[in-house]
Amino acid sequence: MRLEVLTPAEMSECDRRTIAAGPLDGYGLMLRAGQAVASTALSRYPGASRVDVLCGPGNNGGDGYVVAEILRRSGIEVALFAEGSPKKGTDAARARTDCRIEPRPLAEYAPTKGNLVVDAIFGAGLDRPVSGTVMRAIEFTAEARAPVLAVDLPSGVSGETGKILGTAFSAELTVTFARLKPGHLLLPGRTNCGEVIVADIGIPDSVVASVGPKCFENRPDLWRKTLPSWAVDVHKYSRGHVAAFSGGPSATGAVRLSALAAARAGAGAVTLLSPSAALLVNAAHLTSIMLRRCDSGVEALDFISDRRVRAIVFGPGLAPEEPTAAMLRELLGAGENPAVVVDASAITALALDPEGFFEVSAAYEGPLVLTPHEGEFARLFPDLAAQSGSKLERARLAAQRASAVVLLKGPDTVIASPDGRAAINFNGTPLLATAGSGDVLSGIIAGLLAQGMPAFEAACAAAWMHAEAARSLGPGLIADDLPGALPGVLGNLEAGR
Ligand SMILES: NC(=O)C1=CN([C@@H]2O[C@H](COP(=O)(O)OP(=O)(O)OC[C@H]3O[C@@H](n4cnc5c(N)ncnc54)[C@H](O)[C@@H]3O)[C@@H](O)[C@H]2O)[C@@H](O)CC1
Ligand SMILES: [K+]
Repeated sequence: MRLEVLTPAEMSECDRRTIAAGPLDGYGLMLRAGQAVASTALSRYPGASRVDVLCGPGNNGGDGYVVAEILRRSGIEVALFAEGSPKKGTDAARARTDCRIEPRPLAEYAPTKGNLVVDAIFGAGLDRPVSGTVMRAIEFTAEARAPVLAVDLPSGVSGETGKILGTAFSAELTVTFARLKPGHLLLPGRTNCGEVIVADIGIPDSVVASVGPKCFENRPDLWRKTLPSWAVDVHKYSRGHVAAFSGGPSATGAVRLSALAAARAGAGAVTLLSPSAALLVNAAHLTSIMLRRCDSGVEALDFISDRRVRAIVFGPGLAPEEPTAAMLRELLGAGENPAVVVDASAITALALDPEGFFEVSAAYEGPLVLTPHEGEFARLFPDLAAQSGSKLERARLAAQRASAVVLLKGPDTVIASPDGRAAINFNGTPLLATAGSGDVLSGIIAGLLAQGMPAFEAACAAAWMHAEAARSLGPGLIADDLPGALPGVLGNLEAGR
């Protein structure tokens, strides 16, 4: 499976290198792109006898002229509307010349009920908010509820960021070329794209690889090879021991969800480290999860080194205050180097002195994963949260600054590694918008880390499994149900190896 996600700049570099290597020239690529869109229109809208094709001034418009001509030859009634003319000598100008339909100005476009609309106004070259005639065309189309098939991207969606520049078509279907772009996966653009089809237009995999893309779709093929394998001679400690830090007596539920999820994700043993005051309440709720009194960093460190703890969950239910941040700095500075997942209130606590934490995390030699939602992210990285870049960009910058894998949660979760790799999750579901689901996610990550999975892959795999678990349960799920759904998800992954 081709998992690379290409920025518009990387995509145009792929086009350039493909053309340079031959035999396809730019017009050859454009013909293939137009053919892919036209055949999708014919196969997916077999009843469409009339099609409005809207063309912009660049190569996206060029694709549109190719589509219009193919549909005309297929016996379909095509009305062609153009915004501006392609520059002389360009591939788009050639496509326009080769199209036998005379275009009318876009200002004359009014959608007719029942017509399919092919949006070829702007694609990868969108570089400012849409306005004027294009904006009106988008609004008319939405009012008429005409089905839209977008070429490459719905006009108005930034391929780089997924942001809407001005306004954008809401497509039923988008046909893009070679690989997905961030705008197909990141919100809100993802919603405007509808179903996305990736068409092969003759760009070799070797060319894509030569451009060195570092962003990927988060699918099992990205991390399947690094999943823990359970050897015959496995015993509970070789499957890894997780320690999860409990909050006080009135804040213990969150970490129990993490602990259960870590166990379900395959950790051989999970111990809850509980302050004395919360020991009884935790004891009353635990069965397979072990319990240990722990009132200080020193006691925690003794336990971690004695029991060969490989991964820690630190955050759910803890107080968002300086002692929490201080304990984490103590754990990271002690030289034990277990994998650490920092979540929830611990992230808020670290925001009291971000620089102090970044100094410690830069020196830390173990795997480190931060799992903020947007609110926690804005507390720890206020300048990054305020900048205009994409969610992908923000997560990447944060990962570099924190010297940690950053999993930035949301319906379009992004996972970024300090080495520059990133993945965008696509299987998120609104079912996960329920209290405690984040605690389960941090537990799954820790469970995988304890079994030796590398941090970036463990975070990617956990985000994917978490969503699959929710999907397998369906509406009505609560976070408590998620750990119990993991065996089914793991079983399917195991079957796919
Ligand atoms: N050889 C290639 O590079 C190929 C490109 N392909 C197509 O080419 C597209 C990219 O082509 P281009 O780079 O020409 O870019 P576009 O065709 O997306 O748009 C560029 C043009 O739109 C103008 N523009 C951008 N935003 C605007 C706004 N808000 N309001 C008004 N004008 C605006 C720009 O000034 C420029 O003239 C892809 O999306 C894809 O559809 C395909 O044909 C495959 C091959
Ligand atoms: K388009």
